[in-house]
Amino acid sequence: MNIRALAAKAIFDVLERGVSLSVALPTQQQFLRDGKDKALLAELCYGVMRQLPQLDKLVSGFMEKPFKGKQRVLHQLLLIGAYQLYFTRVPAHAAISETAEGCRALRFENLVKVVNGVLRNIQRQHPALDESNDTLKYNFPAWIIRRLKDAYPDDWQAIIDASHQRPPMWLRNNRRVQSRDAYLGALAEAEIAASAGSSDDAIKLESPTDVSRLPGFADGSSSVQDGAAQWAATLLDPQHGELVLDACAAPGGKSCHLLELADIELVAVDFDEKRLERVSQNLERLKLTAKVIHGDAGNIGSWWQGDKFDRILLDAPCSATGVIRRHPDIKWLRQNNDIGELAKLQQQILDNCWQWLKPGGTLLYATCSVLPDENREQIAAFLERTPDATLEALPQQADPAAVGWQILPGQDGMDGFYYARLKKALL
Ligand SMILES: C[S@@+](CC[C@H](N)C(=O)[O-])C[C@H]1O[C@@H](n2cnc3c(N)ncnc32)[C@H](O)[C@@H]1O
Repeated sequence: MNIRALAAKAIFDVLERGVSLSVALPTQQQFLRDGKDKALLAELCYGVMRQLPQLDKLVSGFMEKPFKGKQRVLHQLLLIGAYQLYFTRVPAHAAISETAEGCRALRFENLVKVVNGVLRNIQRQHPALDESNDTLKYNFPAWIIRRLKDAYPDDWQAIIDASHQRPPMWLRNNRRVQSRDAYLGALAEAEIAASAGSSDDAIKLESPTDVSRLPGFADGSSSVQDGAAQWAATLLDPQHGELVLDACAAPGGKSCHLLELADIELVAVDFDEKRLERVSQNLERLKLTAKVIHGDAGNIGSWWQGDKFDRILLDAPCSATGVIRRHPDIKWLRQNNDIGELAKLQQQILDNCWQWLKPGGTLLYATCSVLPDENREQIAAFLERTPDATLEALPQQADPAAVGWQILPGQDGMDGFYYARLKKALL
């Protein structure tokens, strides 16, 4: 199996078919056995997604006419070739010959010479990468740059910079199995360098590692979850015996954390049946139980006839602009128009969840977005139209008067996230 050809197919699926990289990459990785080969495949795909505008411009400048139709995958192959020449330590001759071989593996034998020739020319001339506009300079779509500039006049460049960094790997200690200190000790014994994060169960690894190396992972001693995402369960603060709804639960990271924190009755709902399977798998590995339901959180009455909930976690569908460092394909899959649509969907789900919250209950609204439309403006509008809702300031907020807690990507090593804790009046 030619790794460059597999990478070209994965990138083709993302850019031409709108498939997310978290689906397209494993689809191609399954053809590889060796861990190192899998890692190289991932590096090539992630790298191209990070640097796409500049690589696109570079490659297009060396083509007489662009590849079209079925041959389009060769354009993606050239992006991979150019990425290796500019951003990796792969020796140039190996990068070129392996990529040209990829052309053969993709069954375009008649175009091997073209691919080879374009890459040789790029290597020979090695022009500086174009930075003549913001999209090229920052390798970000213009519409996200515009929105970031509006929302963060002082920080937008730092947010973009953080979104290009390779994120650390975070673990959530399962406090039902051992204390965090005990798990840090077990990690040290396994020679895995790690340190405690700011929330109670969080552990940050010095460098990412395969989960098979983590002590007791298969038996549920820990889970992989970003430090920012781990604040969700802590901030919702479930209490023993309560009825709790996780309204957008899949793949279940936060559901499991809620169940690790307290003996609650948890209803875990998601609209996506396929993703719900992951909730059940995660519950099983951690030996936890919840009612897992396939349903619409915007219409809870259609699948729930039980009591109202003591607490609700609404980890809403969002633009995911806070996690671009983990999912760089988001930059090319999302469109500007999606933001308004997402904000409407979030509003609908939030209003419906509120109806199902007991008086005196708590709802935690969360997104992995950095855009105000989905975060502080969404919550400010909700508070305007909902007289029985009050916003609780969170101790973690730098500005106690801010509407919610916005974590920016890279802050304390965490993903970009947003939290707003809302309390329902007693009567
Ligand atoms: C941010 S993800 C949730 C991540 C999850 N809470 C976790 O920690 O693993 C958002 C989820 O919302 C789900 N979703 C979108 N629209 C929905 C709806 N109307 N009702 C229920 N779930 C929905 C998506 O399928 C997706 O799984």
